[in-house]
Amino acid sequence: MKVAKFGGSSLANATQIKKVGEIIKSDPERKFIVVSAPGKRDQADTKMTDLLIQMGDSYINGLQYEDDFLRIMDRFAEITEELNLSNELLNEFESTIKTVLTKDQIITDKLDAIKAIGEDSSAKIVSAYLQSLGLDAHYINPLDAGIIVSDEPGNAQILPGSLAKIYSLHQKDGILVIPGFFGYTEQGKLATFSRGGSDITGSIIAAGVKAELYENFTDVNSVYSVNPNIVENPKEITILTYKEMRELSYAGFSVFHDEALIPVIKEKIPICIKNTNNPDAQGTYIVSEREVKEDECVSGIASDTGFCSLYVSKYLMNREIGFGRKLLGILEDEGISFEHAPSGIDDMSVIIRERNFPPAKEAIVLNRIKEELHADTVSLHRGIAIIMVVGEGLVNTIGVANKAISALAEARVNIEMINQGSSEVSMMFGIQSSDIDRAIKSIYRAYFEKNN
Ligand SMILES: Nc1ncnc2c1ncn2[C@@H]1O[C@H](COP(=O)(O)OP(=O)(O)O)[C@@H](O)[C@H]1O
Ligand SMILES: N[C@@H](CC(=O)OP(=O)(O)O)C(=O)O
Repeated sequence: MKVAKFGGSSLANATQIKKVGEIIKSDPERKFIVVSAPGKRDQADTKMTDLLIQMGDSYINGLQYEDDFLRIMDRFAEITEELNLSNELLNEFESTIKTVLTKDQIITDKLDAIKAIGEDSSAKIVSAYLQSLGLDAHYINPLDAGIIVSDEPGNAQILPGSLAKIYSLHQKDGILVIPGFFGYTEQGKLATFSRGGSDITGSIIAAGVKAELYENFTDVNSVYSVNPNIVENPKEITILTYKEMRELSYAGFSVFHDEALIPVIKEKIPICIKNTNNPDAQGTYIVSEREVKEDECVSGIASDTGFCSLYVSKYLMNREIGFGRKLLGILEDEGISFEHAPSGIDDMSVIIRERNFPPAKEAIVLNRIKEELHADTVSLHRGIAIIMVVGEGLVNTIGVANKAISALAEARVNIEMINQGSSEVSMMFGIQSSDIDRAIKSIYRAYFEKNN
């Protein structure tokens, strides 16, 4: 039995939802269906989740929100009308939005409840549509499904005890359609995962019901070895390990949420990324182990912008017991999480996501490091991008780092930082964000196009 998750691109309009219906109908093993909110219909369009956030922000700030409300209702109406679904659904969505907007609750909880309306409505639409095709489909609320999460609005995490309750979904008959992206806290309050989090719901359900396969339907034939928006027609990847995918999605392969691997890893449930627009294409399998061919040391090259690098130097840092702990302790005190911390003999860089290091905290942190740690130099460099070269074969291949370094030199890109990941499946480079496309194209050529 399979869990099939359909992303926003697969639910963007009625035509897409009809394809989803065909896919579900074509395989009786597809019993657990997880859906996202309607995504973009074209490049210029706005995702339903973004519309909902926009409307919620306006309402909360006492601004005009009615236009967004109408846009949201129009999008739902367009879908339900084209699928010939009852008007009752639309009335239900309208009253849910009004109830959530006016409910007396703290702002972060209200925003989460607003965001979740996209997925919740989508699940009700898909379930009603499947019923209209004669299938025995049922909408299941995440609370009834047993998705119990931590109380972190917009960034919830599944609680370990949830999986046993989810297993009991097997007792329910028919096809179960579950909204992605949110769960409920132990106190019964709705909380969403981070953006793109319907992948996480799919993974939680797959782990909970011990599925034979977690199918993740999107709008590309496979995971490509590099972001297809940067390199045209990149090589398709047929198989990846969980470790490889985790590193690649962390570093920018937005096709699959990096936190969505954790639930399935323990149960060793394979994932298959497939295309709703071309379901016969083989897709990409993500598994616990795979055979590594001798000539294929690199599987993919991912990149992401929006990082900064905090550089600290102090003569004899290597001999000072507890220096690293104290430095990271200052960041902890200021509520700043860090991503990587490569270090030298007398210096250490801490790589932080810019969104986690607001400019207002910059002077405080830099002064504290100077004064409390008596550092010689402290500086912060914003606008950093990271490139992650990932592959299970990396650890046993001679000269693999050299290839990337030469490719960066060829593209005249300055390397700000190199970090050989402790996971042994990745190498990371820090460069200026403005150089990213040039750098990625050159590294891709070096590993995948040049005959060496
Ligand atoms: N390496 C990659 N391989 C495939 N797709 C990628 C990669 N990196 C980024 N993407 C992007 O991810 C998109 C699919 O993810 P997303 O938009 O979240 O889909 P969905 O709406 O199905 O959730 C693709 O259309 C593609 O632009
Ligand atoms: N709709 C949510 C959750 C999600 O997973 O969406 P998508 O499948 O379109 O990435 C978001 O936009 O964040």
